[in-house]
Amino acid sequence: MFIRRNTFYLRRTGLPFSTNVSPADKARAGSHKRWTRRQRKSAWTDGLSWEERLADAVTPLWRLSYEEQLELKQNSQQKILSELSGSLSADLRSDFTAPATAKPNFPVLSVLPSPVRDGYRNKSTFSVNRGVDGNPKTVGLYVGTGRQGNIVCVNADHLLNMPEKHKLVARCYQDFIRLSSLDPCLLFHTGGHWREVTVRTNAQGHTMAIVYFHPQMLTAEEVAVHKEELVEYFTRGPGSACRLDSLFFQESTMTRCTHEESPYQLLHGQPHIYEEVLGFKFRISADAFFQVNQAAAQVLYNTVRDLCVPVTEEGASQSKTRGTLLDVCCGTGAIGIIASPRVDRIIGIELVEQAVRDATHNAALNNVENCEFLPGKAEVVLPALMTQLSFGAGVLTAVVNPSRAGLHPRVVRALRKQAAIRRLVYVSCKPDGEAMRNFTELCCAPDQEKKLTGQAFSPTLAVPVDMFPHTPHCELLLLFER
Ligand SMILES: C[S@@+](CC[C@H](N)C(=O)[O-])C[C@H]1O[C@@H](n2cnc3c(N)ncnc32)[C@H](O)[C@@H]1O
Repeated sequence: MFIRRNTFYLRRTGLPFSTNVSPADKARAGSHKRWTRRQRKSAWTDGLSWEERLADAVTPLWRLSYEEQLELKQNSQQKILSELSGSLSADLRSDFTAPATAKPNFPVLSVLPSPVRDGYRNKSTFSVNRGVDGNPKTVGLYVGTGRQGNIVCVNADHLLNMPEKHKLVARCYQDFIRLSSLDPCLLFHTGGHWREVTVRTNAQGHTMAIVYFHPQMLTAEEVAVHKEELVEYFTRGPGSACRLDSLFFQESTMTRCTHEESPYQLLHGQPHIYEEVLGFKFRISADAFFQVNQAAAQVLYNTVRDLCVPVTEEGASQSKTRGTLLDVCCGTGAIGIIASPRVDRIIGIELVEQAVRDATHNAALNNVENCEFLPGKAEVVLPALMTQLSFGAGVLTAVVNPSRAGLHPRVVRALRKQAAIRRLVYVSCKPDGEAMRNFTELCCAPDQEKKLTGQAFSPTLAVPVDMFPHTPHCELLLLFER
């Protein structure tokens, strides 16, 4: 049975944060008194504090012990994989005969735990909006939704997955925007400027902060004054307690802008921070993808490497020829670079150009010479690559790690059609979503109508990895063979 934790800790940094409230802030707070009363009432009708409601939204498993969390995740992965087995049993393949309720007909290993359970996040994004007291210059995370019009921004100091450094930067940013003469940008069309702040840290504690700002009608000279104030605050003012290694600023008029759409402006410090995983060093740019839990990423990548290129007890690659590894949706190249000593050649494919530049840089940084990274959509690049390259009798393995949207059907078709691929590892952060469609397309009997030709794959092993303690999310590694 699950035990409800009876301690809910609220930690404060103890820093002398400013209590200055401008007359404009007071007026705003006054005009929101009724709103605040309503929000407060609704918060307490379910008997939960705002902090508990936020924890329930962001880390819904926080009341459970870690063992209970792992049990829950194991059961949910088991259920997803049973559904996969069930849907494959409807197919003509004779070795998939399990009914929908049966256990998966391939081994599912126990969830590999995260070596770090609390404060594991290396990247957090904090919003700016009305807090519990109605102050619109509150930095935290949301309870409620925009659609229901009941958003409340709650400080995230109590969240178990949040490291102290991220909380500190968020509180300093709140202090800074409360001192600023500019308004926060709550809704794009109603004006205001200060938006979210993203904090990235590495295992050594190096810290990058990225402040998002809506310029509205301000001139470049006017924006420059506020950028200077921001730098002053974080380098010589109270914010210097954060010891930022990098401070970026992005003027953005949309929810999300790429570097190409609106450049990340380096206001202070280094352009990158670096993270080390399994002895390899990775450069992290302001907008690059990197696994959010560095310690668990080591477990994940180690397992992915072993599934892609198993080694014998003597440490030699099992394959007669070491072959080629296709790293589809390779991000900044982590999987390919880490697997590179075990194969002859790595070919990575990635949509985001900056990530491809990072991947190329990371290969050179680690003196890895057998990797190449191709920019573009996998659905365009991979089919062309499959027709251009000749793999002869060489071993060809694929690892795919798409975002939640899963793989485009053209990618699945190209993988199936390439007879040289005998082994395929699918890394999914949401296996019950679009990835499930990919799994069935990889394993179903050939279907000319859907252009699913080539021999079907079979799932042969599943390994869940917990990258996100206190949340229901779990990374799933699924090995397919044929
Ligand atoms: C979950 S991340 C994995 C990155 C990498 N494997 C890692 O472990 O760091 C998914 C990556 O897929 C990329 N991506 C998304 N859609 C894509 C597409 N259609 N073609 C190629 N890459 C894509 C994203 O830019 C992102 O870098």
